[in-house]
Amino acid sequence: MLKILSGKQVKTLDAAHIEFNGITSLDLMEKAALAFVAWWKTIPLNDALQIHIFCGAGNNGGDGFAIARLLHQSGRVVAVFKCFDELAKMSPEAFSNMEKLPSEIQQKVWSEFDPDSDGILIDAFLGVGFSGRLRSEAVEVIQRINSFAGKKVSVDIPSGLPSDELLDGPCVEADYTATFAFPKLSLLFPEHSQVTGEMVLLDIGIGDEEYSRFSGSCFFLRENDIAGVHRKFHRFSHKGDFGKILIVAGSKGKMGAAILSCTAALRTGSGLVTSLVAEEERQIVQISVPEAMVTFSLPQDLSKFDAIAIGPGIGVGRNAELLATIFKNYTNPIVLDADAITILSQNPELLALVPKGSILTPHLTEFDRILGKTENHQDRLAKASEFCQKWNLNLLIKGANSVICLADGRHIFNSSGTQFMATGGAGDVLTGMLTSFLGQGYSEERAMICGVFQHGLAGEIAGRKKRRGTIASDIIEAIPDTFVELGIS
Ligand SMILES: NC(=O)C1=CN([C@@H]2O[C@H](COP(=O)(O)OP(=O)(O)OC[C@H]3O[C@@H](n4cnc5c(N)ncnc54)[C@H](OP(=O)(O)O)[C@@H]3O)[C@@H](O)[C@H]2O)[C@H](O)CC1
Ligand SMILES: [K+]
Repeated sequence: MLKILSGKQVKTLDAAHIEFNGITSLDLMEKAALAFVAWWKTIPLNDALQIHIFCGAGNNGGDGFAIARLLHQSGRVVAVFKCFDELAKMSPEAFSNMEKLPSEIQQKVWSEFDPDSDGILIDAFLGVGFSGRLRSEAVEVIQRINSFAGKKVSVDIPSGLPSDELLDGPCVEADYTATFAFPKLSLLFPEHSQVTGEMVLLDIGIGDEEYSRFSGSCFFLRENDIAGVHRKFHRFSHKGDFGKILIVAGSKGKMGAAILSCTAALRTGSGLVTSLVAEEERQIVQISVPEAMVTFSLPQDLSKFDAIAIGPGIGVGRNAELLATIFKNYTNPIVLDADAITILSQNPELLALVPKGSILTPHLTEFDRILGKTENHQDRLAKASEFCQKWNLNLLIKGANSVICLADGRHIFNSSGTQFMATGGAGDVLTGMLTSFLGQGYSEERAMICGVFQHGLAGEIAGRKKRRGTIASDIIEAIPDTFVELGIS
């Protein structure tokens, strides 16, 4: 899995990569620029438009000069705007790439840029080398960039955004950020979504193993991480191997939560799904999900279930007792979602009873409810680590780039998903998927990795056709396609 390094570690990573592969830093910059231009050709930006490239004096600017040359070579109309006044301040790579600019590319200074121009702007002013408070001229450059009405694409990181910290000052407000090698941590903070726009990760040939010598507890989960995590089943596998699970979900008026969780678990591969619901609500489940069994009271022997989930749509009323009973009579990890999380926050004495290794799946509001109000994502992740270690539990913080927080302090950021998944019931689907994988014998970590990634991928598949019309049932329908896309039997 790809490790997320700090901005300061980038130089050491580059140096090691360059030495190991016998290439120069200029070669690596060329790879970055080539990757950027290859991606550029895939995005829906009008080819005929003028491209304005703002270049700083460091290697981010160097990327910009190289990109200018390559875009010019592929027939685009390019102008470069230099954001520095002394050549002496330039990095050798930036200088070298500036020297390589063909004479047809106009070279101007940033103050000559007319923000009312047509076209597209590429921001290669400041990258991960930015630190401290922006100097006053840099603030003016950023203001000029932001006053441009057209689309803005940031190279590596929006200029002014610190790579690992919260934004505390002006910053380029990008429509796209194309980041190299690994996503900079700050690109994954929800509070920065307004400045990062759509984030894409561009491969510049640094292998995952080259990150191993660096310390770090943050990881980025991608498609190629999934297949190796799955269990293999064979032709003699029977439904018992695929797990018997119990889902405690739904209440009067919220039975959809039970139906969505149970159907998602079945579509994820569960052998036998039992739904615990109030007797008067049973028909709705039996008619909507005939493959699921229904029980009206908590079975005496819970150990016959390979996994249990509790929470979606159960209501907070008297369910604290139910939670306590399950915790006392079941030793395997449980998936706790939605109302179960609220109940825990109202009855904190129950936390000590939750089976070790259980998975709590709060969205941001539920997170604050159970762990206390958080100011920002940095604060949230720190609190999450403390909580997971203290109680020996796992948290899956839901949102764009959902984060898996493990008791050993690791944070795994998910890369799959789309804004079209912001729809009622999507969380119930995730609960069903996580419980299904636990029931199929996956460790909590593996269940969360496969569950969160495939949930996001199912949302992407559904969203390709249905866009903002995507509903939770569409995500469920797409779960089997995720196995097909990932080549998993
Ligand atoms: N592996 C990779 O990811 C690769 C990344 N590349 C690109 O390189 C940059 C990092 O380049 P670096 O030269 O280290 O730094 P930057 O260009 O990001 O920034 C240096 C310039 O920023 C100025 N600066 C710094 N702090 C401030 C501030 N507070 N106010 C104003 N200006 C500031 C600094 O000016 P100085 O006068 O202080 O020197 C520099 O001009 C990375 O982001 C990628 O884009 C490689 O191309 C390939 C591999
Ligand atoms: K930039």
